[in-house]
Amino acid sequence: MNESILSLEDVAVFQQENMVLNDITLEVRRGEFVYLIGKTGSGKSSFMKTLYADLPLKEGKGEIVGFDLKSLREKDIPYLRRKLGIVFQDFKLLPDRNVNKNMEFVLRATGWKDQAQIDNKILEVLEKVGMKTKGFKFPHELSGGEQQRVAIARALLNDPELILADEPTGNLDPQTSVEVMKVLQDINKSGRTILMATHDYALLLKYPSKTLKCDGNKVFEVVQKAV
Ligand SMILES: Nc1ncnc2c1ncn2[C@@H]1O[C@H](COP(=O)(O)OP(=O)(O)OP(=O)(O)O)[C@@H](O)[C@H]1O
Repeated sequence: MNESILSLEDVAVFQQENMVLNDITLEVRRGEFVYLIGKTGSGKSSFMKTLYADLPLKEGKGEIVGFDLKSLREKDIPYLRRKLGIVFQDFKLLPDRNVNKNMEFVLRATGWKDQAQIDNKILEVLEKVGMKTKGFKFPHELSGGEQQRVAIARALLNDPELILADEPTGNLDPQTSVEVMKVLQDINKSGRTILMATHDYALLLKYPSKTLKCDGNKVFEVVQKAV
């Protein structure tokens, strides 16, 4: 349980030549659920993007799910992304195909070939998020909460070691946010590590967990006060 999944040492995060965050030293261990909070523009998305190599690591040392972010080459990025499940605020489902085909697209793109195995895997992940009966629906036929469940299911397809969720409840109403959060909590309880950027303080209070804060170009752990 003590194994490091993410470790950063003196990392700086840049958007082009502008430094957004610096001096980041932190560790996330297998099985943890970690929040990343901070005001709009404080750098949460830029931080996440650095972790999934959408932004290059220019300064400091970073290791994530066994990959060294500093020496990572362009051709290694798909292999890193396979070990990460990434969930976005705006779901990013393909609008021109149904849920099952959205899933199949990801599996085939990551090397799956056997149709029976593909079908089983899709059922398995949809079941985890309570969407097993909705595979034939197109994204536009689903509510926001359902679309986000599907996006979470998609993130689980390749059994990721770490799930990076960037404002996963940002487009959802409070009740739907709680439902999606319950799904993430269940996934975490089944042993998966989750790092979730959010500015939804109600969720933090309802589901307290280790919390990192982006503020003043720094990222530091904050202790939640009991309420
Ligand atoms: N593509 C970009 N090019 C240049 N600067 C950017 C880019 N994206 C973000 N920034 C800048 O980087 C800083 C951090 O933005 P970022 O999106 O990481 O913040 P955030 O905490 O995720 O905000 P939000 O909660 O609004 O998503 C901001 O000053 C922003 O203007």
